[in-house]
Amino acid sequence: MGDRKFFIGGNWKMNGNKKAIDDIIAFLNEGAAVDHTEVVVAPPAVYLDYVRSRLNAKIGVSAQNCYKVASGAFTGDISPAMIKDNNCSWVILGHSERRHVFGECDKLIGEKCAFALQEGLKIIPCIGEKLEEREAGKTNEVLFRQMKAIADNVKDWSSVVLAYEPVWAIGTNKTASPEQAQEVHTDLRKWLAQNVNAEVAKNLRILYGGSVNAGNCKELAKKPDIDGFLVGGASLKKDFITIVNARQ
Ligand SMILES: O=C(CO)COP(=O)(O)O
Repeated sequence: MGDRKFFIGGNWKMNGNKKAIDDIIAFLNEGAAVDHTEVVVAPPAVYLDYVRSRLNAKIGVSAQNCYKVASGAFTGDISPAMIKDNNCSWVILGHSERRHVFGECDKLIGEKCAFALQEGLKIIPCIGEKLEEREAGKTNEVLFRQMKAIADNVKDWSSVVLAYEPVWAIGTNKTASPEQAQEVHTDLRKWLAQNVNAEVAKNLRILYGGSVNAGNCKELAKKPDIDGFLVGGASLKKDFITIVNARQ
């Protein structure tokens, strides 16, 4: 807890159209432009400008992904400079769906982190174990491997918010219990203390993601090492405002 400002990210994934987004913007502008919590939403790339130009300036806007170079023959991708050109300052990197649907590896995600930071974006790198890895007792081994690939590419940790999203909890209605999430977050801070430094271990915000909703957010938010959430499905609904207010 301490000085780490609570942070709520809304990852819209590949959802929405202008009409649906208008409704989301209306409830965000009314209820999410708060001082007690940092709020950032991540629309699909084609809507970054649409959302940024309509949303209250207190609410941040993030891309869901970007590539590791400035420009060129990379059909279908976007660069950090393009995100900034749309007045957005955040990017999610290494989301579980990028890793497991699109086959992104630790090395690529690390390179993306380095380049996005170099270009002046703030990043939300994501890590998480699969169910079979947890059941095989490999949770920390997997998470620490993913963490190292990210940490080796970060110089300025003040531009980083880490998201722990167990793959088995994403879009499944199976949330990690507050105790399970707290345990992982504590282990991640220990890893950061040993492999980066004590300052980063203390100050880095670590979000939990995976089936967070209006009903379970308050219990999760009570845990001292959970500094907020990365919310998928529930970020498209008015319930998101309850999540924004999970810890005041
Ligand atoms: O992947 C997530 C956020 O990035 C979590 O998604 P859900 O909240 O839909 O489980």
